[in-house]
Amino acid sequence: MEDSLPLHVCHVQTLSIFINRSHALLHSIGLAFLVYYRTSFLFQDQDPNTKATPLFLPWLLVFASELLLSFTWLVDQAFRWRPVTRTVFPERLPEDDKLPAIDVFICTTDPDKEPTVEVMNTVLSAMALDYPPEKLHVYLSDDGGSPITLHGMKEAWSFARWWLPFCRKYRLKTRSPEAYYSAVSKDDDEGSGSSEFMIERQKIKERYEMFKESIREVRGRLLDPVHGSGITARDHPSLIEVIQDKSNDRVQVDQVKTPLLIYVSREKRPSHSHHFKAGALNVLQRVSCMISNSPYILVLDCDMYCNDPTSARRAMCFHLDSKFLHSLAFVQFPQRFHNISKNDIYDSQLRCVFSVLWQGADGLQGPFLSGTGFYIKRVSLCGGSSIQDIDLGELKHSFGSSNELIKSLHGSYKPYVINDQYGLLEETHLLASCTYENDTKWGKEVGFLYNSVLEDYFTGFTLHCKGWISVYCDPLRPQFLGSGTTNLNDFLIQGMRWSSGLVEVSFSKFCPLIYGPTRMSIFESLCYAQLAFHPISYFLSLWCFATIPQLCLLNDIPLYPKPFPNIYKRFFQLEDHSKHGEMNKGYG
Ligand SMILES: O=c1ccn([C@@H]2O[C@H](COP(=O)(O)OP(=O)(O)O[C@H]3O[C@H](CO)[C@@H](O)[C@H](O)[C@H]3O)[C@@H](O)[C@H]2O)c(=O)[nH]1
Ligand SMILES: [Mn+2]
Repeated sequence: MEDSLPLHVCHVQTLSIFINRSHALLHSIGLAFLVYYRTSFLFQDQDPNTKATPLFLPWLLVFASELLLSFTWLVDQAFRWRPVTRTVFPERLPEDDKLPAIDVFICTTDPDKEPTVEVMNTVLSAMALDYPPEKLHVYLSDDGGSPITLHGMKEAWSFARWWLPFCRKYRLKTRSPEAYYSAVSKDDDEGSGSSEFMIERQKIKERYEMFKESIREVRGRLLDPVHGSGITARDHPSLIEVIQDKSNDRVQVDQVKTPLLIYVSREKRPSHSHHFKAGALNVLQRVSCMISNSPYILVLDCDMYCNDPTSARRAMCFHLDSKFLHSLAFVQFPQRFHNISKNDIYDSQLRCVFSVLWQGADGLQGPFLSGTGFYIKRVSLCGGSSIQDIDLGELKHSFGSSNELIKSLHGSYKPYVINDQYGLLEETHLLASCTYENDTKWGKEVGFLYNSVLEDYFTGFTLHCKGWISVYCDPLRPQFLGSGTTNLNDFLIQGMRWSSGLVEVSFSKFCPLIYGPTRMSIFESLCYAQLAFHPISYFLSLWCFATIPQLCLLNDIPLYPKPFPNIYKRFFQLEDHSKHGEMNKGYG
């Protein structure tokens, strides 16, 4: 592959670099003047006739806030130091039979907050990725242990037997049926004008409506206490099921190749902490080792569907590049949202992060892990390829007692697929039990890490510290589309969770400024520090700026130098004269 055409190219944004660095220089000069102005005031000889003491405290607080924000700004420059963009050439990938397998992990937890139809749309869009179906395995983790979700999976599997051939035949670009049939989707798909297409589209639409109706009907029935099973979201046994065909539609759709679809609900007990999404992803990681053990994993939130089927091949353009083979941990795609107003003035779309910061980090050691929409190499989560040399006792200490799991860590392991289901399921139940991780390194060094509620940030940080790199892929058409927060309550809860996760990291031994620089590039660790410290630095300094200057103004305490005092003087004199009708006399 060495001599062949490259699978991707990286463009360094030279113009942005020039602008960013020039701006940084000018801004630093401005900051230097500000610091000089403040320090010279604080250290000047106090005139006993002026009331210096009441000035001192507000000046000190404002100065401290300015220093804090200047520090944040300075650290932020690492993101702007070397932004890059990347182009991929999926058409240069090897033949389908040479492509590696991919496991898709989708997490859901509450069928009330995350409607089953929406979750199943994400599942269907992942099953419909443009990738050989026998190399794609879609796992749904249901932390709620809800029979509604399990039923939804079965219905989705039956509907997929109609939906996938339709998507493939007409090469649909939008493969979430809800988005496709909503007015929003106006793709120019192959053959979209023909009457055959229109008839088929209508037929599938009817099936889709039946699919939705069946989910609604079961939801209504299961909410009825008579059918209640006593299972709650926080207390339930594990349930793992490989979804198989039970429909009567076999005749027409028998030959359809469908990716394997697996429902996983881990055991949850109130006495054991479940570690939220990171815990769910670790269970999926272990269970999937037994079923498909694919070398690459795509992680998706249940509210983020695949808006473009080509993301898997795009990601493989990086993962299969021989230069990256041993160093690349994950390919991150941006999070884009379909439910946010175009006039969004609060940046709920996180444009700054996904259009500026991640491009900057990509020019260093790579973008941060962003929770959803990334293709990660499985071994990067299991301590790299060095595990081959570790003895069995130590491996069990890290990965737990399952011999089957340990076997799967070796590349040659051929996982069992459907035929021998009983043996497999017993092992997977052990792996999905809430006690399996006791006294192991899961969540501490292996898999997605638990040290912070922001599992994505912290896991990505640790991967970069271990020397792995990541790349950012941001094609014109959003590859994944999700729902962002649209009300104040959700926004505050989310913001609170993100901020507390970041603060947890900044005040731990993993503080990016201390733990990072010896383990990763200094600029990359500055980027991590910028994000980790920003809740604290903004919180403290904005409180000061929101109160002190206003109080000073009311009490006639000067905080800032008077800009161009002579011009002001002339202006006020001018106004004064004009008021008294002396304009011509004084300045004419
Ligand atoms: O105990 C839990 C809690 C959450 N989830 C799932 O995790 C995903 C993200 O949770 P959500 O409540 O939607 O959080 P957001 O703030 O919207 O998620 C952002 O922030 C998270 C980190 O806090 C990242 O993991 C996500 O990818 C990122 O989109 C959803 O699919 C949930 O179903 C679980 O599976 N189990
Ligand atoms: Mn979400």
